[in-house]
Amino acid sequence: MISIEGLSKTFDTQRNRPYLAITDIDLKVGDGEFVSILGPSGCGKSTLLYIVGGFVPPSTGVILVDNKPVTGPGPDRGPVFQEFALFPWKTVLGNVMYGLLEQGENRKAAEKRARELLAMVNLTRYADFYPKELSGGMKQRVAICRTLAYRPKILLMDEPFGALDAHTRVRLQNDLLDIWEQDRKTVLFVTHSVEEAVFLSDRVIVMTRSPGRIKEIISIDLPRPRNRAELLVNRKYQDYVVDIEKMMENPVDEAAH
Ligand SMILES: Nc1ncnc2c1ncn2[C@@H]1O[C@H](COP(=O)(O)OP(=O)(O)OP(=O)(O)O)[C@@H](O)[C@H]1O
Repeated sequence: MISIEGLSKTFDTQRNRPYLAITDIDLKVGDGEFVSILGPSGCGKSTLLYIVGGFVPPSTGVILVDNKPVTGPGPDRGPVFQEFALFPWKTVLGNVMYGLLEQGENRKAAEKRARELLAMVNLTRYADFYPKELSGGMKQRVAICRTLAYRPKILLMDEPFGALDAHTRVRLQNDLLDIWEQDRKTVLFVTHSVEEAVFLSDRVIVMTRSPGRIKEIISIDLPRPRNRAELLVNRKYQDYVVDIEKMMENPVDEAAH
């Protein structure tokens, strides 16, 4: 579904010194695979996601989605980025319907789809609320629904639960897995949480400090559907978390930073 070869990104900085943010990235992500990206702050996780999304051009390398080169954003890749805030002047329902109406879907069908999605994340009674009337967790659920609404094949999620309290975060992780189990979209998910990455993913990618490279790719061989309470006492899950945390403690290329 996603094929990345020889990818690097150099940013022009204000001081006119080019900055190599990521380099030597080769990665293939299969159809329906859930892949998380972990790494130290500034290693280029978001940059990688933005390039796959078509929002930032790569400096070198080729990115193919469904065998077609990425030349810009498209409805096949749905971003859930923190800075893609909800439209404050639209209701919850209006926000979720937005992408569908943009794509020419008729209003009745768009509303039906939007209401189904809101029901799935228990926000039915907030359909007529405005974003400012919602908690952070609710807003994030609306943002996910807004992206899911137009049925992208790929979800690009950049720390979608990063700003939430621990309880809400666990809830949304469960919601996301429930949604994912239904139609198994391909997901690229950036997070700082090792536990979150192991809980959600088929594979976890650990990146090095800048310039960001792929340091390790770990296949998470845990049964699905996953249940958090069961996993927490699962030895294999615990081992994955401990092993990956160790990898994160020893980022190579430290001197280069
Ligand atoms: N538009 C830009 N211009 C110049 N430098 C940039 C730009 N975007 C990102 N960078 C730099 O590229 C590096 C990677 O940034 P990026 O946001 O991808 O890292 P990250 O791993 O997602 O970080 P975090 O975990 O803190 O969110 C950083 O050093 C950042 O300063």
